[in-house]
Amino acid sequence: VGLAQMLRNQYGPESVILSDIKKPPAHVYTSGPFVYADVLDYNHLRELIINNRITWLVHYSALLSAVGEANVALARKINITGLHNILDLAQENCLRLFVPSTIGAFGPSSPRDPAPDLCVQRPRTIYGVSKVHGELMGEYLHHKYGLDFRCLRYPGVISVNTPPGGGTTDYAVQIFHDALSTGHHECYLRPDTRLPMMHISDCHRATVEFMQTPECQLSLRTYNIAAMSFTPEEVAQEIRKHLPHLKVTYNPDSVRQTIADSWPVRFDDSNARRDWGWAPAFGLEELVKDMLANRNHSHKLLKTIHQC
Ligand SMILES: NC(=O)C1=CN([C@@H]2O[C@H](COP(=O)(O)OP(=O)(O)OC[C@H]3O[C@@H](n4cnc5c(N)ncnc54)[C@H](O)[C@@H]3O)[C@@H](O)[C@H]2O)C=CC1
Ligand SMILES: CC(=O)[C@H](N)C(=O)O
Repeated sequence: VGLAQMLRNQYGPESVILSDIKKPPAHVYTSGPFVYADVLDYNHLRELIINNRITWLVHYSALLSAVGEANVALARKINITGLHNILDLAQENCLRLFVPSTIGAFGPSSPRDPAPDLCVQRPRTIYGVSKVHGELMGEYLHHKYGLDFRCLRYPGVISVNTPPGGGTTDYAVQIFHDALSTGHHECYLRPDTRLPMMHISDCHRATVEFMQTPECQLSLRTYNIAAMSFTPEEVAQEIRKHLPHLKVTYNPDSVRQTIADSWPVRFDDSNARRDWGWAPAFGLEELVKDMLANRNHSHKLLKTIHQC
């Protein structure tokens, strides 16, 4: 939604169509075109592309790491079969295609500190396997048929407005909501689990800047992007500078802890910085200030709406 907003500001509100299989909240529905689209329904996707003369496709639908492990068959369907539909349609209709990948595309045998763009990738989740598959398929179609495929490996993305979607990095969103509501967060990771993270506005800006980069500047089709890396204990300490009474207890969940322990602790994004000028705006301090200010604002707004 935030990315669509950014693109609509640049290209006009009618130029960007949002889609999902879930009913959108009112503010999304009224902010610009929205259509139902299931990535598993090839013919309907084709109809939408042709009827709307689509030129760019941004493909976000996926089951994330933790929820994917809980439902491997569905993750395979959405993350792999759905992706194949998108790749075929992009090729058929000469679309420019963006598909995000993730820190989850690496595994325990990858270098972890930092993980470079090109190295061993043997993830141990269906989510990671599907994302490596996407990176490779997109790059293959680019080299063989000239498909303008572009992919960024996102760190854990942190946003006030988007509820956690079943990932391993979800705690880093939930802790802000808990800090401002009950003042207590129970973390499913160990306090010293370090993972790469990014504020959502940096993530959106990176995506737009990367999509707009002339092809001749790109030495890769899949880039790591980084902003910060922190542990649960470090983000809690930073939040306590504003909310000293925050209490965090730790109750590691074996599935998510094992996943986190297999992921990079830091990303090397030097190629993105060199090729298309990537630079994050948010470090941990700025992220915490912004999350608390915006969470407080949206909380108050919600309370007012409920009172009305
Ligand atoms: N949130 C994060 O921290 C990170 C996200 N990413 C990538 O960004 C993308 C978006 O992630 P999130 O927004 O966090 O995930 P999310 O779980 O919040 O959203 C996924 C969306 O896919 C939709 N979807 C599910 N099945 C579908 C189907 N059959 N057809 C069409 N849509 C369907 C869901 O309704 C949902 O709106 C994913 O590809 C993910 O791998 C990558 C790294 C980090
Ligand atoms: C880092 C991701 O890709 C996602 N947030 C997850 O934890 O699965």
